[in-house]
Amino acid sequence: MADAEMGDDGKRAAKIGVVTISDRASVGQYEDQSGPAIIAYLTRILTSPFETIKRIIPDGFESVRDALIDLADKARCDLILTTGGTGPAPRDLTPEATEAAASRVLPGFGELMRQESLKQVPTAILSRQIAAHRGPCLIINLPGKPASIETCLNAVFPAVPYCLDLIGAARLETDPAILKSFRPKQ
Ligand SMILES: Nc1ncnc2c1ncn2[C@@H]1O[C@H](COP(=O)(O)OP(=O)(O)OP(=O)(O)O)[C@@H](O)[C@H]1O
Ligand SMILES: Nc1nc2c(c(=O)[nH]1)N[C@H]1C(S)=C(S)[C@@H](COP(=O)(O)O)O[C@H]1N2
Repeated sequence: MADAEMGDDGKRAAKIGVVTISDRASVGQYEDQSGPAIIAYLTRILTSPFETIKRIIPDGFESVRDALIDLADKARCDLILTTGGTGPAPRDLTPEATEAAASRVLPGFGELMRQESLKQVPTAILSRQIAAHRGPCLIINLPGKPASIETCLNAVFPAVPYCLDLIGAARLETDPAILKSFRPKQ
């Protein structure tokens, strides 16, 4: 393995794909705030080495499915976080595209993220966000609204490092003072 792929402690740096899915952000009609919010969140909570691979793409089934497959198989991402395209509007097809790219769906993630989001906005029920894995890559959908990023990631991230262990992805460590991750078997 090349040195550039290793952290200071010799462990493999995790590769994390951050995919903003928005017709308007992808053509510069508004500035993407959700992708940067995801990266700021990861920078805050992770103590293990990681690098991010960023994409901003339009809504749609094929555009999203192909980006996910590319990030999982070619870029070898351990984790992909998407934002946007999870609602019921005609072009919101992120969950379908995620399922098409997936080996298996992990239904608990979507259930918990909606539950936590509902404590903040009644329209959280409109998000069809899911999580799934494609081989050794975990994919998690987040809504498009920048404010939803922290709510959803706080809800599910405690289980993410152990999920990555189980699917054979890179090891993630979080700062326990900010977010405690849980590994049943130490
Ligand atoms: N990546 C983003 N960065 C900043 N704001 C966003 C982003 N995604 C969504 N929003 C905000 O949340 C609102 C609702 O999100 P939603 O995904 O429904 O937008 P949308 O109108 O479908 O976006 P688009 O037409 O660009 O695909 C948007 O109007 C925008 O204000
Ligand atoms: N935490 C949180 N979840 C949320 C929201 C929000 O503002 N905060 N917005 C909701 C709304 S209004 C919609 S339409 C759906 C889908 O948004 P998306 O199509 O941008 O993914 O997410 C929902 N989930």
